[in-house]
Amino acid sequence: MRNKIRKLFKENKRIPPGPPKLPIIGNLHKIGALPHRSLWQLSKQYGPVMRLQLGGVPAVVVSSAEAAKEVLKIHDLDCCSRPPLASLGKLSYNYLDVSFSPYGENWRERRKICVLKLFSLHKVQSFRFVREVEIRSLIDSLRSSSLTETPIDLSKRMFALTASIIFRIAFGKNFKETGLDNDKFEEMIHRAESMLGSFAASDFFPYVGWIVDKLTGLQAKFELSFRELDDIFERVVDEHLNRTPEDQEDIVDLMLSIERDQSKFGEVQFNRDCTKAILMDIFVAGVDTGAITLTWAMAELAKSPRVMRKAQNEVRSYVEKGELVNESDIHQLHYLRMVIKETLRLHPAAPLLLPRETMSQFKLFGYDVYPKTILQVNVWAIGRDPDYWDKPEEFFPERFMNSSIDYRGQHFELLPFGAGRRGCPGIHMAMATVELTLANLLCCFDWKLPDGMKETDLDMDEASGLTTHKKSPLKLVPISYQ
Ligand code: HEM
Repeated sequence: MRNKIRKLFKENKRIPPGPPKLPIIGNLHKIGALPHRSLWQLSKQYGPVMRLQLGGVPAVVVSSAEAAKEVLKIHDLDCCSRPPLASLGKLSYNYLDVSFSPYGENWRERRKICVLKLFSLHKVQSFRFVREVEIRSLIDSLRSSSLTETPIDLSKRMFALTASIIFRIAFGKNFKETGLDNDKFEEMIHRAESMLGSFAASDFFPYVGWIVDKLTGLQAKFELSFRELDDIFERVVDEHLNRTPEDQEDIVDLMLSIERDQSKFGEVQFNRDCTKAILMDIFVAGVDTGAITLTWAMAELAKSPRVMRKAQNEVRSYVEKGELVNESDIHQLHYLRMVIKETLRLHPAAPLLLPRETMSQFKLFGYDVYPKTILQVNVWAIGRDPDYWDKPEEFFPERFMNSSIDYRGQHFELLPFGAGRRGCPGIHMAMATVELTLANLLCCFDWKLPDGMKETDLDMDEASGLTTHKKSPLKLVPISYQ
């Protein structure tokens, strides 16, 4: 390795700065339970473009808006592949999905299907009734709980809501109709997520790592997690094969019609495994991320009664007492949308986005980056960078007043959905649910902390994993406002 570095210097190459490495493991020991936080600390010492060595694999971590713009806009094509990690391969039916597939013709065609057919603005609007029905059912159930003034576990309720909405959009039926139990399904999704966030030796130690993964039982865990979700998809797809044309068209119907009508998708094959792989994307990428965002928003509001009151006053000024907010009201709710932006700034559900892999050599801030380097963009750190954000740790939605900064991938200081070719294609679907749910939670209830608890007692710790869950469940008491 030393010879290689000497050779690079001789050839006048500049590699990004980074911490000293240990033999074999490189810098793996520097990555703690909350990688976005440990990488943030390291970036303070080594800068916004930092090199790490993860076992046998080189990595670059980007931690400023300017550097993120370079990789996600200027060099987007150089860095828009995904690394072939063991967990990603397993969950994606060997890279037949969109999220984890390497860049190429197959990925491009499948992404086109998602953007144009499955998650387009038009499609999202066509599922408006699903969101309205599921949110109404949540509000009704919270109204019953409010009679006894007992604290409810909002983290769990938000997961159940986003899962029900995605179930009905994808499968045409909700949890209960599918015969699944909310808690069990939540465990399945969390197992799949922790699989994605887990350290597989085969990813970082070529040739020998797979032996370690077999011995530690990791391979078997991956298999189990994949099987339990695959069983659900298999069953639902089979049921859809016998549906009548009168049934409301859902995402599985759409994908089955794409399977049947291959000619519309050129040379690229779209088969049953592609359908199930995209379902995996929808469930792994689409359920928890929305629930996480809603839980953090409610936690921040519970901690900040001034902001809670202001957001409630706004929502209630547009809606008759006792009524629900509907989607056509949302565009008027400017403060509510600022609250959501502020939540996404401080608590992006995927703090390091999804890992990317470089495909060619390019210069980044004057440093040379080589092909097959893992690239992580620390959007969590960028959201707290004092160079862009005044008092960054403070939850202060007013910072977005008279500001054009938005989260759709054009402003690199706020990137909760990523940007560029690999940016989140589910953004319309996600925001439709988050906005309508939050508006109704604020419209229909006042929220109290459980007895004896003060705002300062609310802990805001994050659990470890690929996504930033709130570590302890958020428990609040709903008081009905009607
Ligand atoms: C608040 C909710 C959500 C957040 C914060 C979120 C965030 C993200 C992020 C950060 C990425 C990676 C972007 C990158 O690597 O640059 C991503 C990718 C993706 N998301 Fe979302 N997402 C959300 C909801 C959804 C929903 C509801 C769906 C679909 C139903 C979805 C589908 C996807 C897919 C398929 C990808 C992979 C794109 C690709 O690699 O080409 N997401 N999302």
